[in-house]
Amino acid sequence: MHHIYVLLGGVFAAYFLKWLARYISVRLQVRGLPVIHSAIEVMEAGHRSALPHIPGIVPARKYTLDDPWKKYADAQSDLIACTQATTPYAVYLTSNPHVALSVSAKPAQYLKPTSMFRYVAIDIFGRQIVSCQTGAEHKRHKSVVKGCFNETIMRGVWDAMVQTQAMMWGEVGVREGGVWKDIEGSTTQLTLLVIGKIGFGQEWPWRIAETGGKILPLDESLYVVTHSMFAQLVAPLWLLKYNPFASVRRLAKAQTSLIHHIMSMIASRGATLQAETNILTKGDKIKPPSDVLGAIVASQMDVVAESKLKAGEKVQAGLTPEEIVGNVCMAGHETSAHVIGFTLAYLALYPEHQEKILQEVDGITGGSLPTYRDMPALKYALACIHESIRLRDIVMTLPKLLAEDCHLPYTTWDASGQATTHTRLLKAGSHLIIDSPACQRNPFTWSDPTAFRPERMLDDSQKGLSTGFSSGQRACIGKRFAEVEMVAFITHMVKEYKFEPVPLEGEGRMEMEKRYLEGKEVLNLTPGKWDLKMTKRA
Ligand code: HEM
Repeated sequence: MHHIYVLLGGVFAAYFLKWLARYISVRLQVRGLPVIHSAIEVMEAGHRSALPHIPGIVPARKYTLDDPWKKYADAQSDLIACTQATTPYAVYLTSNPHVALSVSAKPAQYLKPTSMFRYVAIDIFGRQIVSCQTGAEHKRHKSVVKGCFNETIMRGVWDAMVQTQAMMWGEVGVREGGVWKDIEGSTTQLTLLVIGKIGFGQEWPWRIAETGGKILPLDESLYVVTHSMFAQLVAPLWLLKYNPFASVRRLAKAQTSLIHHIMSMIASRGATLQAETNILTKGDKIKPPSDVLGAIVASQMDVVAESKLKAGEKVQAGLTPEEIVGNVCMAGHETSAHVIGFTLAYLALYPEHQEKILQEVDGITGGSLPTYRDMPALKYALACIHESIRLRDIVMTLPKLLAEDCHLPYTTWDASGQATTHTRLLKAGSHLIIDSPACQRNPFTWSDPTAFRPERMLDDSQKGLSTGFSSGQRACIGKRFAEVEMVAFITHMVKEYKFEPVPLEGEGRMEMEKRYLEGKEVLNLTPGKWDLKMTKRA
């Protein structure tokens, strides 16, 4: 018995010494930079704003969402290091948009840290483009996924948004004006129904019915899964499935139903497209599918056919059915909903921009409602959206893993603002996090950084420094999808209504502004609860 204790003690001591050696090495690596020490991985978004502040152990106040630039202003440096006792590597945070651009342009040097919880967790539906590693795996996913961001889909996104928005005004009771409540809830429902139409070619009612049965319908399963995303990502399926609570077991049923529906849709769309291809006469092309699921299946068939032509029958190309499910399930709708929410907050607080959007729309359409054809000319509306993303960046952190040692440029400044540039050696295996919200408020890049000034986003050189959709090979592939969806929504809303914030009793302007603009961190930055007073335009 005594020997077992000695053995266990020896194993524990060896483990502890190994950890200590790594931790000391990390502390030595970050010497000379401003450093945030913490016990746990506080830089991982999603939970940090909910943590209590315990200096040196959980320095939660360093991650304030209200003023993402503050920690850099305090440190007088746009590069900060973090040591985390739970992770045996140094973590660096950059808030320099120029550095962010050059890092994103070197995907082989700055890989995706795919072992981070956030990427492992989202593979529950199947391996997919967001979580896969840069290089061959990412290329394989992208070759298929890019096929569903074509012009037919974009036109469909615009039309689906306009139709669903028209239905929404009736459902939320403001068709003729009034107070629109729960903006976050209704915009999330709106973008979910757009995914129903454009993602799967299905029309769903505003209120999705709750049914029983072994398999939930597609709309209900997608609704339940997206409304319980955090639980779906953190809890294993068996835990949800064999749970004493019926409401939790329903989450498991929704997950398995969703996968079941998408798998069978992939099989049937594949068979239909194959049958159409078989009867084509030489030189003809099949009509491109107008839903994302059809487009991804068609794209998969194209990629497989092309690689067979090049490399023969045996080559494995494109995605497996499980990977297609993974990619389809991660098609984000909440991101666009949250950006719409923050844009509405800014436009309500600064109504002069509503009038500018209206003038732009009328100047283009001569007074009628805009259509997808007008999208390239609706520059001011898009600028308002990009400026909202700059100020309320929803994705928040863009983590990279260093494949090799690298010299990273950074800037420090003195009390008078006099800046000096340096380079710093970062070791292979370290993490570099592009702190996107801080990049977007860096005063060396943006003049009057906290002001809502959409005009600056009309200048391509300024807009190009925004990190909200990331850049380079791993940039957001759904950027145009989201832009079309959001511009369609904002321009139609401004054309039909004037809207203003609704203050709480006794609330001053500053408090109200804070309430409308502050967000909470739930997977991505989510707007709070507030209402809008809607007045129908004559
Ligand atoms: C306003 C809304 C959106 C914003 C601000 C946004 C932002 C981003 C950002 C910052 C990334 C890089 C993430 C990283 O490096 O970890 C990203 C990646 C991605 N986004 Fe978006 N996104 C939005 C909407 C969408 C939509 C609507 C879709 C799909 C329909 C989409 C699909 C993707 C995909 C597939 C990737 C991974 C690309 C790759 O790794 O190659 N996004 N997005």
